[in-house]
Amino acid sequence: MEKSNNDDDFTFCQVGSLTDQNGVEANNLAADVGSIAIKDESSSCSDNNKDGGFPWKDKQPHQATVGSLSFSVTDASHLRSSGESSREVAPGDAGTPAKNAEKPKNSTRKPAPRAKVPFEKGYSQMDWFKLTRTHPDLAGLKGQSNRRLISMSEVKQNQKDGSMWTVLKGRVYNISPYMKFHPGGVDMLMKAVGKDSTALFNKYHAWVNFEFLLEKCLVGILDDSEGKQT
Ligand code: HEM
Repeated sequence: MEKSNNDDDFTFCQVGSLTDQNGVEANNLAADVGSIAIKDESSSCSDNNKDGGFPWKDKQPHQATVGSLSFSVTDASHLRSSGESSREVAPGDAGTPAKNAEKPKNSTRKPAPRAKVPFEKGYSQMDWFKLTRTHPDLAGLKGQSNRRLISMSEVKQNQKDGSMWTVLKGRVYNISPYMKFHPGGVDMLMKAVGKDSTALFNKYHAWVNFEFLLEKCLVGILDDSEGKQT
């Protein structure tokens, strides 16, 4: 830009010269794509799709036999701008974009339908983390230590209002403040109240890091001596 002698024309000259430098490559590319276009048509009468959706790879020689290159180049430019329609011939991949060319297997590994509940405004996971940072006593400890031992019968007594306790892997949490933030919905989380919900929790999402999510809701440690003695 700084050495422009021809004012605005300079930009166009540069672009032109760059294209010239890469001219050979560009032509090759165009020819390649052109060959795809030709092969897409010809592949319908041959069995050259064996290499998994890239039938043109072993088809280079056909380029010469199919017809004049100039036609193929013209076709290629149209194909490219119409969204890689050459992929449409890939076996088992009709109409899907290039990145999905090897995806047919995935259809068998579809995850189970999820029952995620759309969160109310102000109850996203982000909002939850904000709350955990700003609220002084989410667990409702009122000065008590969250290391104290809690019996199962005490857990059962806390099932209402701001005090809904559950046990997860030997820890007692007050999940009341998390209720509306739970991505699985309030109803699901209510099933955990007043009991040891470890199994239920693992059934739905063993990967969820509850220790981190509920860190500020920790009420205490389950005193399991109660169960062991009987
Ligand atoms: C008690 C502590 C719990 C915490 C901290 C918790 C946390 C979460 C989180 C973070 C998700 C989103 C998971 C994801 O996007 O991958 C989720 C989803 C879900 N949760 Fe929970 N959950 C708890 C308990 C439960 C319980 C007891 C149930 C069932 C009774 C349950 C049922 C579900 C369901 C059905 C979903 C939506 C489906 C899914 O995302 O796969 N959750 N929960």
